[in-house]
Amino acid sequence: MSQAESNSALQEGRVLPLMEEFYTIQGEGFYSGNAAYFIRLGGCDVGCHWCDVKESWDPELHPLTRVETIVEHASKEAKLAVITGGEPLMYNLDYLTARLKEADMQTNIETSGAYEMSGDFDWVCLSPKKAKLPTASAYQAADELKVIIYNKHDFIFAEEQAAKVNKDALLLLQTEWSKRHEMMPMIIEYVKKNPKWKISLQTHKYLDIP
Ligand SMILES: C[S@@+](CC[C@H](N)C(=O)[O-])C[C@H]1O[C@@H](n2cnc3c(N)ncnc32)[C@H](O)[C@@H]1O
Ligand SMILES: Nc1nc2[nH]cc(C(=O)O)c2c(=O)[nH]1
Ligand code: SF4
Ligand SMILES: [Mg+2]
Repeated sequence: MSQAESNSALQEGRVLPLMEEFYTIQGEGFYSGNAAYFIRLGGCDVGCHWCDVKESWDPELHPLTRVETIVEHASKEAKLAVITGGEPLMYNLDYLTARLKEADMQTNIETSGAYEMSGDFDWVCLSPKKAKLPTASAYQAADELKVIIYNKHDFIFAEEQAAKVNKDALLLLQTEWSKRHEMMPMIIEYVKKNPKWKISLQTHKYLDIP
């Protein structure tokens, strides 16, 4: 492919920078415990200092991969695909989700919502970040709002984000992993006082699986 051809293929979402793909158990959120094929796209400019996948940030490091190849791998193994990153909404995801649906797969996404929604998703996990707040389309599309708690101020941020998301979204608090021993007791007390929130754990890290 020439440079021009691969630029237009990327713009149309027919190729995407693929960092990794793996079949595992969804560790987080409402779908926690479900077998899922993870498709991790490279590239993110949000810059969370505690991000647990900083290797994903530079899109140049991740090979442009044909969507047909990604979908073939996913649909051989699983019924549920989770698109994550990096920040997957940096890319046009319409083509990817259309091909996943043709292959009869459920489409879930993990996103900060920092870019406009694209793609046809059955489940949207919105995890907003202060550095680059979600777009209106992301607040509207969210099925679950999953706020990461790194310090006490994040409870205030969580309530601000809950006020912006659509009224049907599930409200989840998830401790930042390195601060879990300090923040988990506060999250437990917070949820007991504010039961509209639920706890989301990164169960895959406790299970020591990908
Ligand atoms: C690596 S991100 C990729 C998707 C997207 N960029 C986002 O942030 O939602 C996947 C999920 O992991 C969460 N996450 C990342 N680093 C974390 C950490 N150190 N502790 C807890 N959750 C973390 C994010 O908030 C997000 O919900
Ligand atoms: N098992 C497992 N569950 C996850 N849920 C969200 C993840 C992500 O990095 O987006 C993730 C992940 O990396 N592994
Ligand atoms: S938005 Fe997601 S991928 Fe990007 S830095 Fe933050 S946690 Fe990491
Ligand atoms: Mg992860």
